[in-house]
Amino acid sequence: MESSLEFSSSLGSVSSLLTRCRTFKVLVIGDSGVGKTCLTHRLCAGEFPSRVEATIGVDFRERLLEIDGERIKLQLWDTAGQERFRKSMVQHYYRNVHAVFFVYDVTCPASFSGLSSWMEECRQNSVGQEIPRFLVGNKSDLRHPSRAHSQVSQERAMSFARAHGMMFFETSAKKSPKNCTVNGCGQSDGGTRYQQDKVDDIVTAVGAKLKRQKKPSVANSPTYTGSFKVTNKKGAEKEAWNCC
Ligand SMILES: Nc1nc2c(ncn2[C@@H]2O[C@H](COP(=O)(O)OP(=O)(O)OP(=O)(O)O)[C@@H](O)[C@H]2O)c(=O)[nH]1
Repeated sequence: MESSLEFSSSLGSVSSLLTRCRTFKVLVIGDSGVGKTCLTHRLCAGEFPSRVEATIGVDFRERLLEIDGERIKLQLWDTAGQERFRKSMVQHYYRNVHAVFFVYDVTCPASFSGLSSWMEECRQNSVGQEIPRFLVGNKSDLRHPSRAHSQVSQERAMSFARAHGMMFFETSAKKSPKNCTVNGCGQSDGGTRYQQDKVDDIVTAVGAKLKRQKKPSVANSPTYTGSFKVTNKKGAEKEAWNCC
């Protein structure tokens, strides 16, 4: 009996070795209030948080995916949009990053114009064009044809994404578009149809794109899911592969 227990425990360690997966660090940036926290919450926990406060520093959330038989982990770094809550931490956010989400609010053109300064921050922190970038227009549930002139049109966002080699998504962290297929259409309140993406389709597309990357994973991750504050960058950014 004892030896069979020993045998099964060693089998357990072998199987944990076999379930190793790659972890990808995805930085989520954008103006304060565009919904980065809600979006990462939705992408990782599958729900819209009932209460949110302005992010101070950074929060982590993780999402485990299985794509073509390989397990990969997306580690989303939800960063503070408010300058006063970023400051000295910024350069640490950009270390060993595998992908960047640029988030704006579709109902707030200023947050879209603000993307240029987020791109500049990326450039200053040596995040080059080789790092996959994703443009995400959030709060699509608030779109309404009567307010089209004061909102960021999908055409404008798509042409920005094209110009900067980004994959573009428009979604809502709050409400899933109904009857959507991947890149399908959601029905807005006024009857006009907008393309909307389901959050799950976004993570799958991002995971698939990162999985195809040749570069090995460099960011490590904690062994639990949830959010926590970075207090020690060494703990948050250990090199190498991680066991899911
Ligand atoms: N209607 C709607 N409201 C949203 C959506 N996403 C976020 N919100 C609301 O927008 C507000 C800001 O959301 P946050 O997720 O805290 O924004 P943030 O970008 O993380 O803000 P900072 O932490 O300050 O950088 C909150 O009141 C959310 O409830 C969405 O998809 N639809």
